[in-house]
Amino acid sequence: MDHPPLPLPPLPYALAAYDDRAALARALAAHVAQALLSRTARDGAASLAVSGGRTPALFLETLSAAPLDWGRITVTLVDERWVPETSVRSNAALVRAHLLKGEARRARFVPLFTGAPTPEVGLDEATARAAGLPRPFAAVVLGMGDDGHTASFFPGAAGLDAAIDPAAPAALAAIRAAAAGEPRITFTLPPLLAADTLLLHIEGKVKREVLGAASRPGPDGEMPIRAVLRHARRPLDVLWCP
Ligand SMILES: O=C(O)[C@H](O)[C@@H](O)[C@H](O)[C@H](O)COP(=O)(O)O
Repeated sequence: MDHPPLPLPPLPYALAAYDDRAALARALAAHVAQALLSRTARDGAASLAVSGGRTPALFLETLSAAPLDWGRITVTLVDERWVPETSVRSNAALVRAHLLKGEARRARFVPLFTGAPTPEVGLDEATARAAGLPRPFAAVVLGMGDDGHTASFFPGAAGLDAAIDPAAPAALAAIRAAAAGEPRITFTLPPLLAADTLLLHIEGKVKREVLGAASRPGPDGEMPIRAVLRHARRPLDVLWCP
């Protein structure tokens, strides 16, 4: 007799819950600082890729005060809206405003927006910039949208399948999606997964529920954070506060 297929297990993650945003920011900054310290001690240099959006500002402010050898650290972005730094939508502007100050001003910053008219036109130059980064990343900090996107891996995006391919040959991809607002450029899945320390930073009840839904079996393209959960080398470390 044919037995019904066994239900697939949920995709694993390791959630650490914090009382509030400040406690989460301190813990996240400590994780990232330790990863940068370890890689710098080993290689003499280290790189960090952070996400943009509304969530990271307090974390970036907290990290900027970390007593690190910032002159040996390169900072870049997980992804970028294809806008100049004069735009309020610029992730590079967010990093300059909240991270690259005080001691952290000494870090090298590699933005992804090149000034080309589109991310497709700017992709080669952005890829050349990425090739000059210390790799693998010492730390990658991802965010997540309420639709289950992370980086610029938006559901239904043109270029999504190639960007979340665990064997993607390219380090960067151009992405266009209705939900993304501007055209985007994003690191693809492999360089993000290769990081020494890969962390997901989410806040609020809704995103915790979205993560729960994403951990249930389903296509990566429907909730692209699943591609990270599914292919991460170990259960994804999630830092969350209400
Ligand atoms: O450029 C971006 O928008 C980010 O890299 C993106 O992946 C972000 O992490 C999520 O959209 C969550 O954004 P919020 O923190 O604003 O909810």
